[in-house]
Amino acid sequence: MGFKVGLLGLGTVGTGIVQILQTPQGRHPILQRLELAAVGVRSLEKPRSVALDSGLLTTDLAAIVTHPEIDIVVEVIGGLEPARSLILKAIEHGKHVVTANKAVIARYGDEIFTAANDAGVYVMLEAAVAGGIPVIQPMKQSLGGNQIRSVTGILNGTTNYILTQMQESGGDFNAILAEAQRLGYAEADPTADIDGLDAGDKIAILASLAFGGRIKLDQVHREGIRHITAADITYADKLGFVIKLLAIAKATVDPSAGGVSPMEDPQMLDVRVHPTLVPKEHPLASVNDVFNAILIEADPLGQVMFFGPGAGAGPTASAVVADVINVAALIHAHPDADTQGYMHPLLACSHKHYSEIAPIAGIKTRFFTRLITHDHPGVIGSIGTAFGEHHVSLESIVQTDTQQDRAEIVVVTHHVQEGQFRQALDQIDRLAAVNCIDSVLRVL
Ligand SMILES: NC(=O)C1=CN([C@@H]2O[C@H](COP(=O)(O)OP(=O)(O)OC[C@H]3O[C@@H](n4cnc5c(N)ncnc54)[C@H](OP(=O)(O)O)[C@@H]3O)[C@@H](O)[C@H]2O)C=CC1
Ligand SMILES: N[C@@H](CC=O)C(=O)O
Ligand code: NA
Repeated sequence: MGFKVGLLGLGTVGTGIVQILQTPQGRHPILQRLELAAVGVRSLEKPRSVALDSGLLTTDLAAIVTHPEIDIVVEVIGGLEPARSLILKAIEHGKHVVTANKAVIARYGDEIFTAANDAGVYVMLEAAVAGGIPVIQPMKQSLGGNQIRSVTGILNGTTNYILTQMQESGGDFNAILAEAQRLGYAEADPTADIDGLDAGDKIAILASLAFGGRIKLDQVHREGIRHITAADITYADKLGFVIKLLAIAKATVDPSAGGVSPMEDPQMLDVRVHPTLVPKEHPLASVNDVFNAILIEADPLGQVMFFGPGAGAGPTASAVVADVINVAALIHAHPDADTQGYMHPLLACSHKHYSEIAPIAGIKTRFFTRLITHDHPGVIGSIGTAFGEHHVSLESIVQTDTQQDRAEIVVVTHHVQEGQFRQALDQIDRLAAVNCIDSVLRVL
């Protein structure tokens, strides 16, 4: 039995996929039974780095997703439209879909998975989160016996590269971003990466898998790295931290406050993306450059970390092709599944409700803040009092630098409620002795 694949997109990832399909030797034997039936692109004139049989390339992508002989549609064109419409049309025509498109899944997952379940087809997305790192399938298949406590990831290679370079060379954000663009790591419009949107899409997908409810993306707090300065990196370093853009998803639990346990109330989640001070001895602290990593805490497993290349032609294609192999194996094992309504329970998406996301003001975390003040007696005391009035417990408060009448004060808190911390900062900002709050960062 052979399987016909329709490929939408022949850019970075699409080219990597074709390269694997054209060299099946030494890979899984099912690959030899895959036939690339059509490749959809925007321009037929563009030079390609892979040789394709004549007639395979087309600009008519609708014809691919409705082609009666195609079994599996691979979507690697990216963006929201026409990707969303093409995926839905493929599903409507009974095709299984493999996609690397986190933006479309994070926004339209509900619509897409509902349509797929109704049509009895699979939508697979291993490449959409952390590129080549296997994390979606392990979460679907290997961690099912666990209660997931938290998922903490470095999910964006571009920002991890920039932060690593800032750490290693002491350079400023804008200069290193320009270098990342020159090297081809950052896109010409790096907004989605730099502002935490790409990592937000990815953690929404992981949170959905970990906690079993769909996620409303607009409820996910997303903060990027534009405001990180060389001074922040230096202070973090002195205090024993590195700064990483972390994507975090966890069940909110506060048994001490009489809250129900996460498993009794699995829908209330804490899902967010922001730059974070990570202790140097933490496993995520040494994940550098364009690499990604995901640390999962689960009961009874404990901690497990997935590490590797989160982007790039080969790694991303590796994840896409693995999904294609999984789907082909399922079609092979259950050739009449579509007529019998059979869906593999570990590969189909079963949840339908939305999880509730805690507002950022309600989350509990540690904070680092750096204040510029007048060098007057009693300044540290009045800052400490303001924090105390808002129940913000301090781990340390130190004056780190003094020049003439100017003092720099660095504060690290214990775990505190974000809303109370912000109220304390507002009060501190109004103190006559405080010139400005130079930096506020969360601490892992
Ligand atoms: N690059 C990476 O490392 C990773 C990418 N991804 C995801 O994979 C997907 C693809 O990314 P990537 O390969 O980098 O993207 P590219 O921009 O390199 O390639 C996009 C491809 O899609 C085609 N295309 C785009 N829009 C249309 C359209 N409207 N009609 C027809 N063809 C179209 C382009 O055609 P043409 O060639 O003619 O211009 C091109 O071949 C995205 O969703 C991305 O987020 C995920 C993980 C990592
Ligand atoms: N732009 C992303 C790659 C694709 O997911 C990144 O920088 O990690
Ligand atoms: Na992956």
